[in-house]
Amino acid sequence: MPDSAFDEPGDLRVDRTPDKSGDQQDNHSENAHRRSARRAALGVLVRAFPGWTGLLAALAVLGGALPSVFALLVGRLVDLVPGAVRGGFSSPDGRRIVTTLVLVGGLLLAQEVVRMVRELVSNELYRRFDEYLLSRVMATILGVPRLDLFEDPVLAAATDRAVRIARFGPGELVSGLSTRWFGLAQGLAAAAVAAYVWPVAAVVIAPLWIVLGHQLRADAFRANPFWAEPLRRAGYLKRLATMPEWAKELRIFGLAEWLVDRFGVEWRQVMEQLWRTRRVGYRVSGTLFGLALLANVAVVVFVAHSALTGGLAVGSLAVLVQSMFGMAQLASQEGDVWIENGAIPVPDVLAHERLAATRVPAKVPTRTARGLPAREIRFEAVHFGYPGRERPVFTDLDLTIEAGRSLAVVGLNGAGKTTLTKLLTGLSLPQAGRILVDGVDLADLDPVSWRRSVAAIFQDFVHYPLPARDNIGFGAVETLADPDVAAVDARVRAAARRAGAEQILDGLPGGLDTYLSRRHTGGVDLSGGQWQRIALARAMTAVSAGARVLVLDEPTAHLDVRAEADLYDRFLDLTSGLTAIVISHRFSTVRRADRIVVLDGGRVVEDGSHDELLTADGRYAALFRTQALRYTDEAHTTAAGDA
Ligand SMILES: Nc1ncnc2c1ncn2[C@@H]1O[C@H](COP(=O)(O)OP(=O)(O)OP(=O)(O)O)[C@@H](O)[C@H]1O
Repeated sequence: MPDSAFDEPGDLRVDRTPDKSGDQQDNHSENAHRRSARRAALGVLVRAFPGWTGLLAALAVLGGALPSVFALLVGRLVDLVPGAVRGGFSSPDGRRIVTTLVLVGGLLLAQEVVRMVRELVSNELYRRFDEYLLSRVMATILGVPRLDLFEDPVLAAATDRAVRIARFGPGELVSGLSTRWFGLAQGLAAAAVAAYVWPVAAVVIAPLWIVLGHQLRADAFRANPFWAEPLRRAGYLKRLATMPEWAKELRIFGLAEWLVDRFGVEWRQVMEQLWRTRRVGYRVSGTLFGLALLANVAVVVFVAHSALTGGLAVGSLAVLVQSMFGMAQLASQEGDVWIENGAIPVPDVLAHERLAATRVPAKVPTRTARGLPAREIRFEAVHFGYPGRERPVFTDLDLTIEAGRSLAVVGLNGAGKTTLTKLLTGLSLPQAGRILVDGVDLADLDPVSWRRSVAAIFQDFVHYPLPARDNIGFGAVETLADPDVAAVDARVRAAARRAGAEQILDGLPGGLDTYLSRRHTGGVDLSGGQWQRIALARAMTAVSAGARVLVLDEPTAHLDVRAEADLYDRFLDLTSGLTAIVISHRFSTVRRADRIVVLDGGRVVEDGSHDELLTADGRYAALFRTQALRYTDEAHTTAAGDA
């Protein structure tokens, strides 16, 4: 089990309990929240796995009851010993002792068997529940066809909270319940046995342990350092020191010592805060514990006196003393942390599902996009803004993209170029206006079929830490399932050739099976430019599989001058017969396009070919000249340096 308190900083509990000053009202609502989370989690568990949960509960109850049966048998043995000593094993008491010893042996065996089976069932249910709930979260996220769950701030926060369930694994709930049910059954069975021998003992002691258990649980949650701000900071520092992303900069700037010192400071604050809070609750718990101890001592003295004066059989004394140990289980905290870890995120998962359901269209359009666009894609008075952002990106965007030709989109940072591609690919929906594909509203086309018609490589394309074959084949994932492996590889290589990535593949030690990540044995890391070609090859796979629209968002951003020139040379080949939309800040890429539009202020402000726009001497021409001048300057400087 992970060290729950310190394993993952910035835990979900932080969001819910922003200011925990030990205030009573806060504690009440926090406890109520935890109770309802536990109920919700148990509800989900029982509904999903009624049989397994029932079996686990039965085994816990059985396992918890057996020690009390053992106590009764020991009591019986104690009572029989004097008679057996007097009359020998052949006497009635002697025979009873033998029978009882056989029962004790059988019981010990049964106890071990029940323990092992309970562990097996608990482990199995742990894994099943883990898989069940994590799959549910994944299905919810992947079930929303657009990007709402990541772009709408309210939904994004709910998504963040829901995915945190993966940190501890919801299966911990099962381990916790198994332990807790076992302890509870053990305590209650012991109380029942104590009540059978001397009811007063059970009535006095059992409630005290129950109240103490309740109090200790409340203390533990009050003193839970999850909410402590210093813990979040310490956790961040820990990640900073240990994750590869930051390794370079930390070393370059010599931040190691600072990091260790800072971590120590934050950690000490966490511990101080923890103990300050703990001291408050532990006074009450300490008093209750003292009372419980006193009650136990009083009962022992009383029953011992009764046994010595003949008022109570010695065997009953033995049973009672054992059951007093058993009753202490009623205050046990074992399993609580696991229950919390597993249960607390469950309401977040359920809330996320409810929110996500509002973003799943009730009726998915079924009209196929196959063969589209043959004529054009037309943006008609499109209005689009991101949720939570005051200013819309597009207010009244009109743009017609001719099918089978290439269009470059130019504009300053934040002009809306990437947003345009998200609208075009159907990942975002316009809030007003329409996008028509050969006259058909994009909203009326089957989204899956439309996405098959579009091959897009975004600026932040994915570096899959998977074999090269997958990285390229994902452009048409269904083709990877082809049993003819040679044909799959031939397709992958053809796509790579088209994207200029063939040499990269040739250099891979394990061919197409090579993992593109050093974290795998035999894997390799690629440079930014090499990754970009692999991503381009992925798009080419989609094109070979029938995509008719190619969207390239900054395809040359990571390429060196030679690679950029190479792409420039093959641009016509790459885009031939396709409706290509290219976004780039590099004019060497842009000028190759049949047509160029300049975006500004949410609209198209210039539109034409490279030459036309230069002649028009507007914004495009100014941007082009600025860049050209820089290159010329660089060329001069280099030439001068060479000389
Ligand atoms: N997920 C998002 N949530 C909120 N606002 C966003 C989001 N993505 C982009 N924006 C905002 O929308 C505007 C347009 O962004 P977009 O990424 O489309 O611009 P861009 O022209 O592609 O910029 P760049 O040249 O820097 O890539 C910007 O103001 C940006 O801050």
